Amino acid sequence: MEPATFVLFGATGDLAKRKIYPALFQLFVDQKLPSSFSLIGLGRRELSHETFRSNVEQSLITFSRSEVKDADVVKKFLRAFRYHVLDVDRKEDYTKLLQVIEEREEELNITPNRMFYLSVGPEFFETIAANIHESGLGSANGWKRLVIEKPFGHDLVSARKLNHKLNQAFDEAEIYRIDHYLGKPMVQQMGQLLHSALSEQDLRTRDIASIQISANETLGVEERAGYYDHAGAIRDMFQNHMLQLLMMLTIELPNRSAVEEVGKLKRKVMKTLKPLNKMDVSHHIVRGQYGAGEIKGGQVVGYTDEPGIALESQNDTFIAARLQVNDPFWKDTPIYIRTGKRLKEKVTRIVIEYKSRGPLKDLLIVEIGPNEGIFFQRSQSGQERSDIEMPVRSQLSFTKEGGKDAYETLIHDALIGDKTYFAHWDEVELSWEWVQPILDAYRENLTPLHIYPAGSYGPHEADELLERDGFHWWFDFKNVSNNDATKGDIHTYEYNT
Ligand SMILES: NC(=O)C1=CN([C@@H]2O[C@H](COP(=O)(O)OP(=O)(O)OC[C@H]3O[C@@H](n4cnc5c(N)ncnc54)[C@H](OP(=O)(O)O)[C@@H]3O)[C@@H](O)[C@H]2O)C=CC1
Ligand SMILES: O=C1O[C@H](COP(=O)(O)O)[C@@H](O)[C@H](O)[C@H]1O
Repeated sequence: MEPATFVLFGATGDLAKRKIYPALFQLFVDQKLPSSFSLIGLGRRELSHETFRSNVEQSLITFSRSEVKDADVVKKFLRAFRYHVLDVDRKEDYTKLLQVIEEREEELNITPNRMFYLSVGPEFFETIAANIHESGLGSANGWKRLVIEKPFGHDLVSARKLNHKLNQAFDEAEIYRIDHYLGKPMVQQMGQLLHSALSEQDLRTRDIASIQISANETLGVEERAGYYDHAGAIRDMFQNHMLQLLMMLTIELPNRSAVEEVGKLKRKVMKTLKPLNKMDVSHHIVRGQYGAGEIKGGQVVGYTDEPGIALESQNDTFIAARLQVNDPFWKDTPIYIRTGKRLKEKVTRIVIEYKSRGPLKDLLIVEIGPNEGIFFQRSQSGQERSDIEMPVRSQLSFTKEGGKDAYETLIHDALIGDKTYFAHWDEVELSWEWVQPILDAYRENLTPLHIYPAGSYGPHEADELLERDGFHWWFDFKNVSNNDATKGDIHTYEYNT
């Protein structure tokens, strides 16, 4: 792998501690970092290199998935780490940063390949990109890459503006927009797994009745009121992660593609997604906000009683949507998506329901997290289920990457210059275009806000959305306690002989 300098804006922040350092450490342990690698951490607070390294070590102890036992390994890893004080608005700090980077590159005798990772608030993205450009940090004789965290804009107009600004400093080919759902092992392997699980002929002849994509969370707003109360479920999860899941799923059936075609096919999906009109939004979208309730046996407050949230906040913490992809294969298959906070269980899951004449339904279930796997199940319609054995068709090894954190994969991909699992601007723009009428309808209060109790599966209007079409959400354990909800999860016939 080519040598590289990892320039981390926001090195003292939460994401760096919880995700970036543990991911880099795991890559180091797995020998997947460049042999000449240097990391310069940036932030406003004054820290010595030593204190910075010891903070990073602490974050490994707390968050790393590899046991941090071997002190020598950690020491070797931390040798690459330096800290530099930088305020994103102070141009002179970038000039000093350039000096620091050049000295390190010279010391290590490495090509000036520089990866700028923006783990800071989105309000800084434009300024940082412009300052990188103006200071000459981005004009060395090696590659440069910009890794950018979400959120990418607040709506269609702001996303376009941000992109335009970034393009003054970086080409599209140099911009890596992180969507951590694209780094999840099951999402990356989805096409391959479905390919192994079913032949195209099967898919066509068995006919898919509907698709459900759920990303249910038990967590509430936590300490992120300032961000979340302006984002809501629609910007925090739906516009990015949920639509990316939809794209990743539908490009593979039946048009399985070579990796380089992924972006092209994803754009095609977004272009064939039937647009919504803001006056129509309430027929296709259910907007919810959690009230007080019970999670894992404990009482929790409602959203507007959370610290930092205004009592009159109309922000959405739940969204359910009915979508339609207008291409010949999918046009008759409704696709339902829902995501929300303070729901009964933590699960990200796709359920593909086949058409059938009797009460028994064939389902193909893709568990994305926290469990991973792909399953067949024959179930009774309604909540009762009887599992039957299904034929095994081919060998699968879908636990290969099990447990791997998305950040490990994505940081590694960025270091080797593989953009397959990053969001391309066209996809981001098309997603905002599709979502914009919903944002407008919310703003103009054209869509009611339904309060649901914490610990439920969201407002009952989300059930009605499916019932209208003769479906129901699979695996909602309405009559069991929170604690039993995950126990009640089905695990039928694993597909990996
Ligand atoms: N935390 C998470 O789980 C997730 C975060 N994200 C995104 O990642 C990004 C970072 O989030 P997170 O780590 O939680 O944020 P934090 O608030 O924890 O950290 C922000 C970082 O930015 C630095 N910073 C703030 N202001 C300045 C400034 N003027 N100049 C230089 N550095 C500054 C802070 O350092 P200092 O105070 O030393 O200046 C700190 O290191 C955001 O875009 C967020 O949306 C995305 C997904 C999940
Ligand atoms: O990006 C985000 O994702 C998490 C959920 O991620 P998961 O990997 O645990 O499913 C969500 O909690 C957070 O609000 C959002 O910003």
